[in-house]
Amino acid sequence: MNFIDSSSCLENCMLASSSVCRRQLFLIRSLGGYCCRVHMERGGRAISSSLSTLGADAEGVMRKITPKLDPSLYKGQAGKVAVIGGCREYTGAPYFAAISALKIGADLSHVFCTKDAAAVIKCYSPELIVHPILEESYSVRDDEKATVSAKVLGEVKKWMERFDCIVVGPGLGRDPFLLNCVGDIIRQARDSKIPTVIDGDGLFLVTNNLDLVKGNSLAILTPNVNEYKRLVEKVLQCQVNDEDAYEQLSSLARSIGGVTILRKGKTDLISDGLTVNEVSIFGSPRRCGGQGDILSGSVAVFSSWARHHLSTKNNESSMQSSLNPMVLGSISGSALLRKAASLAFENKKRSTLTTDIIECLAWRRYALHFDPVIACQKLKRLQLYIPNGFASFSDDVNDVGVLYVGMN
Ligand SMILES: NC(=O)C1=CN([C@@H]2O[C@H](COP(=O)(O)OP(=O)(O)OC[C@H]3O[C@@H](n4cnc5c(N)ncnc54)[C@H](O)[C@@H]3O)[C@@H](O)[C@H]2O)[C@@H](O)CC1
Ligand SMILES: Nc1ncnc2c1ncn2[C@@H]1O[C@H](COP(=O)(O)OP(=O)(O)OP(=O)(O)O)[C@@H](O)[C@H]1O
Ligand SMILES: [Mg+2]
Repeated sequence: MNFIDSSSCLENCMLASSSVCRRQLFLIRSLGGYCCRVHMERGGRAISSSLSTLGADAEGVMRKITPKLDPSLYKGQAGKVAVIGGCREYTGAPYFAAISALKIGADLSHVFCTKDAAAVIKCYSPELIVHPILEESYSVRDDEKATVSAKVLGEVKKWMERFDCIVVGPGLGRDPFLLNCVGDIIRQARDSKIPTVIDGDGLFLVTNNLDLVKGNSLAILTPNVNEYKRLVEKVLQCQVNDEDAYEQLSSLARSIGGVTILRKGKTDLISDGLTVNEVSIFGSPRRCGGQGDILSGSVAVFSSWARHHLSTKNNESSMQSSLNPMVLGSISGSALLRKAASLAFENKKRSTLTTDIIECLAWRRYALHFDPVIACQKLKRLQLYIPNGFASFSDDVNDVGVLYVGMN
């Protein structure tokens, strides 16, 4: 398949960065087939884009990096994540992110939030481990700030090394003292080499303090439309340009030193500055709040799994080492969220809420609970979303997809 124009590429492969791009693209393809639309560029100029936009291929990546359900594993080995977020105003967002991580398959999910938020979040779910340690300005006197700040960091530090990934920002709020403490937590995660997903108010913090993430290849930023606009204006000092969306996104990622950026929208665009991947799986027309929070928890889990997948013995090779696990995790997280949203919408239509989508994160087993006749009807309906597509069952419990969807 003519993925990249080989003659012009051979000429262009003199540049080391270009060959890294090519290897990444090739490897992403071999992980999951065509990973939606994959785009490669050199010197800021697009040199090629692939032929197809197959949602099912992002699912291929997701399947590949998902660990087997292995009876010899013990608690924690499938992932331990933490969400730093939750304040007086927002308790839903950190809950959505943390519970999604568990529902996707992580073993342990922690939340570090303010005292006011902690009791509420604990009541939503007994599964979450909730640490009421963050403080907002109103509860701290000026002369106490340095001590309180050191105490907050000390509490998080005790746990940090145990996490496979942290998510910073869902429902964090914008209190200056609290954000200052969270800045220290982001620095600590970076020193400990813990992958860090930055979302919501975490992006507000980072946009105004770019040094917190600059050059950190283990950082993933997941901006929505407003957050992306602020980031582009601050970093590139221009307006968002949808005509050159791929180029602008990869230029943004490069300008922040190779962080991975997942730009959320009608389709999700993912770039680490080397490649741009587009996930365009049919999602949901409902835009209820909280879907981005599910995504951040989902990306955290899949990035940890991708990192593990690429570091295991079977996968050790110089080729594999040039794949970016943060990109693979972002592709997978986006694919799963969008798939779950489409299934939730199929059932609940306009009344679809974020909690309904969370229930559909187990979509791969979802259809098995139905009588085969009903399951077949569901498959047929699913096929309608994908012209020339197919959908089929697998009963492999170790696989991410019991329900497969792809192209003929
Ligand atoms: N159920 C929940 O608890 C939810 C909480 N959410 C949280 O809500 C927060 C905001 O996210 P959005 O996606 O709405 O952010 P956006 O930046 O898309 O929109 C927020 C709007 O409110 C303004 N704004 C917010 N806080 C402000 C402040 N302190 N001073 C001045 N203007 C302010 C912004 O400028 C913007 O216009 C995040 O922490 C997010 O995680 C959302 O995730 C939705 C669900
Ligand atoms: N117009 C759209 N059509 C289809 N899917 C979309 C659209 N906009 C966003 N999404 C999907 O919804 C998910 C959440 O994106 P959204 O822009 O709602 O994030 P958010 O504003 O941060 O959400 P939250 O309310 O959790 O903060 C993304 O993964 C994206 O794929
Ligand atoms: Mg958000």
